[in-house]
Amino acid sequence: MTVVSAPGKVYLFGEHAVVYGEPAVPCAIERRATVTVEPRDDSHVRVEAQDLTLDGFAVEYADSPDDRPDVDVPKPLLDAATGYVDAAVEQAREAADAPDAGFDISVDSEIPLGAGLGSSAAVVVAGIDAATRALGEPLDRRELADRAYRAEYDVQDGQASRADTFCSTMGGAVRVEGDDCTRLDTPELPFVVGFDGGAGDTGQLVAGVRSLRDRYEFAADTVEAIGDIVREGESLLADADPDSDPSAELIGELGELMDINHGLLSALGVSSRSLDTMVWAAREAGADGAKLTGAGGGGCIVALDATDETETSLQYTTDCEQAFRAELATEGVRLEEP
Ligand SMILES: Nc1ncnc2c1ncn2[C@@H]1O[C@H](COP(=O)(O)OP(=O)(O)O)[C@@H](O)[C@H]1O
Ligand SMILES: C[C@@](O)(CCOP(=O)(O)O)CC(=O)O
Ligand SMILES: [Mg+2]
Repeated sequence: MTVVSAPGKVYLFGEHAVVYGEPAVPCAIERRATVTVEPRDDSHVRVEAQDLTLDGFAVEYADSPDDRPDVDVPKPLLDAATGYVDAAVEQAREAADAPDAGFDISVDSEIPLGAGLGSSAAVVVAGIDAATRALGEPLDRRELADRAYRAEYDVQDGQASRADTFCSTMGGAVRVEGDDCTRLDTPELPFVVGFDGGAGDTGQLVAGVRSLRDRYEFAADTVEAIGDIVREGESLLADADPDSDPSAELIGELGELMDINHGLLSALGVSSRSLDTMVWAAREAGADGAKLTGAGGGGCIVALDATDETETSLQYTTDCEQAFRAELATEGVRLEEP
């Protein structure tokens, strides 16, 4: 039995624009997806995903035709739900040169699904790592990140960046621009997350931004302006001492950039009423800045606040189901067992 975990993430800046080659800075957070893999004697794959519900039931499925999940949902919905684990299995088989390898897989995650905290990337990274280790062919981290990216790219119909998967693999704060991925040395930032209990479909939201960008030059300019925010933000981070608490001035300046970043994401149509409500609740509570994180449409916001005010205020905000402080996960993918 091989058990591997990988962290979720928040975007300090740059989601969506990173799909078109602008830079982004995602930061891994201490909420993990854990994948357990046991190789089988036959070539079947059985998946038990207790956090993934369809038609009100936790998903348990196998790939043999007479053993599909016994849930009454349309096939596209089922494919969307099981796609990331299936893609991880395909990448592991290819990497280990074992096209007929079968597995029993179980997924256990602390990361809400489809909420912008990178649950898909964490599941794919941990899944590929666990499956290749179980086959005796462990991958180095660069190859793991690359294969996890290819899995997301396939499931999201060719619309994915390397940001989530690289961040989940390496941990910490990272910078991604096209194929160029690096780890950043940053001070610990006081992230607070608000979750509305909902979800957005990453593939659909990315397709919506792509369509706006294709049709309107000003939407393409908006994507570029998000890139400018990231460049501005990373120069602030580069000047900060990674080993000390960040100064109030730095948090204030990063927060201002986060506020502008949220406005531009909103202009591109990926915010929602509840995300906006949580963003404003955070700002009114004294957060230095707040923005949606990830694909949007519903799910999570991230705010910067060194005090408890934002977390407390979000807990009393009707549109917010859960609020918590998110520590930076300095460790990325991690072997838990054996
Ligand atoms: N615990 C889990 N078990 C099985 N699949 C999961 C789990 N968490 C995430 N996934 C997969 O990831 C998808 C959500 O990914 P996505 O829409 O990119 O949102 P995000 O990455 O922001 O959470 C789910 O539909 C499912 O396919
Ligand atoms: C919108 C995007 O930039 C981030 C998506 O993040 P998430 O899957 O919503 O956590 C897409 C991508 O980078 O692949
Ligand atoms: Mg995702």
